[in-house]
Amino acid sequence: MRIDVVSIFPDYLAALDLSLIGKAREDGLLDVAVHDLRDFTHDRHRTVDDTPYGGGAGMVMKAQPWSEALDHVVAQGHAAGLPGGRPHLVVPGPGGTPFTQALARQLADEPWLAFACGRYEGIDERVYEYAREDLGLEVSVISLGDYVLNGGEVAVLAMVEAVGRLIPGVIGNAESLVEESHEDGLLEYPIYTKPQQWKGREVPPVLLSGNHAAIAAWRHDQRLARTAARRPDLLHPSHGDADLDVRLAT
Ligand SMILES: Nc1nc2cc(Br)ccc2s1
Repeated sequence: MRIDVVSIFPDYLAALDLSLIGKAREDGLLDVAVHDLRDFTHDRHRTVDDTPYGGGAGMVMKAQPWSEALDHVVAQGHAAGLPGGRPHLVVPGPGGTPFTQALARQLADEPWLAFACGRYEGIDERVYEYAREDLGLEVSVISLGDYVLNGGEVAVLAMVEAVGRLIPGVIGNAESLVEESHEDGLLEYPIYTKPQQWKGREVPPVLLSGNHAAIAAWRHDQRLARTAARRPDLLHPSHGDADLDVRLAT
């Protein structure tokens, strides 16, 4: 998979050189290119924003630098051997489609993603139109949650990690992707490691029993209890029932 990221703070994305994603890049499983939006300005001050038409607080990111940055991303992608393809443009934003594990799995199946990191009050709306109508890109505004950040960079780091780890070969043991929180609609079960007793606290005996069926059953029960306690909405999509009896997980 190829991933392009456009930002006015490219150093923010340095974390993509580290750990799992960094190794996936070294292994050729991921090709990541980060672009500085200011490289596509043409004035002495490398201006990327201006005041909003119609008034209002804050500043708006100008269309021209974004259009040239997206043109460059598409051209570079083709030069890098993504023939004819076009990236799926993902714009993190508080008003977007909720980012879920299911959406991460969908994005992980795509050959090319481009992330646009907004700042200030956001990006001139005509950039989205240009991307769709002139560049023929699929454009998705995606939200990490109902809160406001100062920019899209933090959201992109989270999305790239969530998507990147699902690419075959990135996680050494694919088995560890199973029974993770949200992978199958339930939260993960409690986990323990040595020592068997720690500060007077014992590991649940069933985990020492060697009885794999009993261990699996206990773990499933724990996942159900945790999900009921912390995320009843995952069990009861119409959740809001105040007297729902919620058992506390361990
Ligand atoms: N939750 C989120 N807040 C923001 C703010 C800006 Br500015 C850009 C992207 C995002 S995603």
